[in-house]
Amino acid sequence: MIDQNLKILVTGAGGQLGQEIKSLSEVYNRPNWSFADSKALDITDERQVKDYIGAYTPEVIINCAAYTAVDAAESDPNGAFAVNVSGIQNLTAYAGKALIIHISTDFVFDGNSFVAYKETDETHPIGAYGKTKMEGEKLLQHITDNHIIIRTSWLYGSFGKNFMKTMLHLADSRSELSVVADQVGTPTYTGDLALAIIRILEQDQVERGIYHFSNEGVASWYDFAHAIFDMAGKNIKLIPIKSEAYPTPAKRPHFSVLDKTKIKKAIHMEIPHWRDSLEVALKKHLR
Ligand SMILES: NC(=O)C1=CN([C@@H]2O[C@H](COP(=O)(O)OP(=O)(O)OC[C@H]3O[C@@H](n4cnc5c(N)ncnc54)[C@H](OP(=O)(O)O)[C@@H]3O)[C@@H](O)[C@H]2O)C=CC1
Ligand SMILES: Cc1cn([C@H]2C[C@H](O)[C@@H](COP(=O)(O)OP(=O)(O)O[C@H]3O[C@@H](C)C(=O)[C@@H](O)[C@H]3O)O2)c(=O)[nH]c1=O
Repeated sequence: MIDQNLKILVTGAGGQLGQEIKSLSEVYNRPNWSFADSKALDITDERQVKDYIGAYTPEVIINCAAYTAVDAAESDPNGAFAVNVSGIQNLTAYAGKALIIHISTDFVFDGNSFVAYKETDETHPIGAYGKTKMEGEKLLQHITDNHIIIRTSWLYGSFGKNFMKTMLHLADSRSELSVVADQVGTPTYTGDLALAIIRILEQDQVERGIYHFSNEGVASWYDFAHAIFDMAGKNIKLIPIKSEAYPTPAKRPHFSVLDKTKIKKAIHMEIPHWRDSLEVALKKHLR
């Protein structure tokens, strides 16, 4: 059980993870949460951060606010820096003794590994988004010990924009689709990540530091798309391609599977395989 009196602020509450946490908090009947979308709280605006945190005085801040447009970040690195780095500076400046649970990404790695990345592995992002996310992590680690950084990957669910929803949308207008098969990682259902965050809050004292969380298993984007179409009953010709055949402004890591051993031990959670979670997510989304 989470202490009912614990005051929890969720930033970026209008995004896919923020909305998922909100919907889960309603199921769990948690009254003492404050959900701030970017209109209610712009984390790049120091004054707003000071006033909001000053008025609410949270004991936990779950930072779901981020600049997540991977391609746009290449031509707008300052925009990405403002949210993903300066935003953290602002939050930590007024957080006081609050625990900061910050969400980060598999894109802090370069993808040259052949084995699942551990929390202690060296970061070396290959794009502007990943670079700002890495800088945000480092800043947070430098400023306060009272943090939990959760690196996750390939988030999807019913809320906001994501690959699953893009594929379902494209299936309505296209008879065939090419999807990259040489970028390998693990899709993560926002419902599972939100639950893991609730588990962290329920434990008395989860050790501070970095944790990796994704669903279990390994997939390419092609595999993921294939499973989406299979499970959703969409009849579309899917063609596996190399990354070079789908040029994008940002380079993506070829391998970004995360090792989840540490978080599974810390919160005693069995993590579902990505295929099982995709089935759950699609059932919920398409009902
Ligand atoms: N999406 C993914 O595949 C993955 C995401 N992550 C990380 O998980 C976290 C959550 O991501 P996700 O929910 O998918 O992202 P979304 O893009 O769905 O949500 C991010 C939210 O942050 C808000 N935001 C942007 N700028 C600001 C700002 N200046 N102040 C306050 N809020 C702001 C956005 O609001 P608005 O739309 O109004 O600008 C949006 O609602 C992020 O840290 C992301 O880096 C990690 C791995 C994979
Ligand atoms: C739409 C589409 C994408 N793709 C490719 C492009 C890309 O390599 C891959 C995924 O595309 P997307 O642009 O949806 O996803 P992308 O923005 O790369 O997703 C990333 O977002 C950030 C925020 C993260 O932190 C990462 O973990 C990861 O989830 O699929 C195709 O091959 N065919 C298609 O039709």
